[in-house]
Amino acid sequence: MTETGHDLAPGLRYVPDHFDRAAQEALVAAIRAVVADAPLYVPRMPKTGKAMSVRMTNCGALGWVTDKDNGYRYQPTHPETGRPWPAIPQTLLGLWEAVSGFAKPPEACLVNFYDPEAKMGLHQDRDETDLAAPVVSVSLGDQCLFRVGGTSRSDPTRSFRLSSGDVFVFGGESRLIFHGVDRIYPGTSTLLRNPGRINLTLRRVNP
Ligand SMILES: O=C(O)CCC(=O)C(=O)O
Ligand SMILES: [Fe+2]
Repeated sequence: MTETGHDLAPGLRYVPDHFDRAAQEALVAAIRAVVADAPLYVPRMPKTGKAMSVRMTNCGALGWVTDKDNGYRYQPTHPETGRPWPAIPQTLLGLWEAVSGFAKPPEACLVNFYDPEAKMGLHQDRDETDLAAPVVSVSLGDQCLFRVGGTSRSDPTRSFRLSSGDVFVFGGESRLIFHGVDRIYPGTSTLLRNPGRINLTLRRVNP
């Protein structure tokens, strides 16, 4: 584990290789336990009901969900099982303490699973009431092409090939930057049993 990293812009920090292989394996085991309790589901875009290519679940007091009728929101229960989300694994709470610089703990951890064809369009994370806290993001499994821009959709973007164990922090002036995942590179990691990528984002929702 390393605490160093690069500041790409004010509030925007890239920490490659934050988690070593053993820590990545432990995280995957913890996420498998989360998924066993709170299964991955297919999120749908507001209004159109179009399925996203990424499958999702959450852990924490709140989880980010979306569907056709009610759109983007945080809620305390899984949209399909109706059960509360499982707890955020301790390793991730430790990560938040180490890199967020924010006193209160995260309330939500969104778990995204990308199969080799999945992607995520350029967007801002802005469904949280508390924008003072950063978003802390962890990559596991296959590499991806991650794109980050500025706070306007039309700002120029930079691309990074994120690898398993990498951490990204969006806070401060960069809290509302546009970002997305253009593609997955299947077969670039041996961490997961099947090709694909897991992304975890820790978020503070309420002040
Ligand atoms: O998969 C990623 O690296 C980014 C995920 C993301 O932006 C999100 O869930 O809001
Ligand atoms: Fe996002």
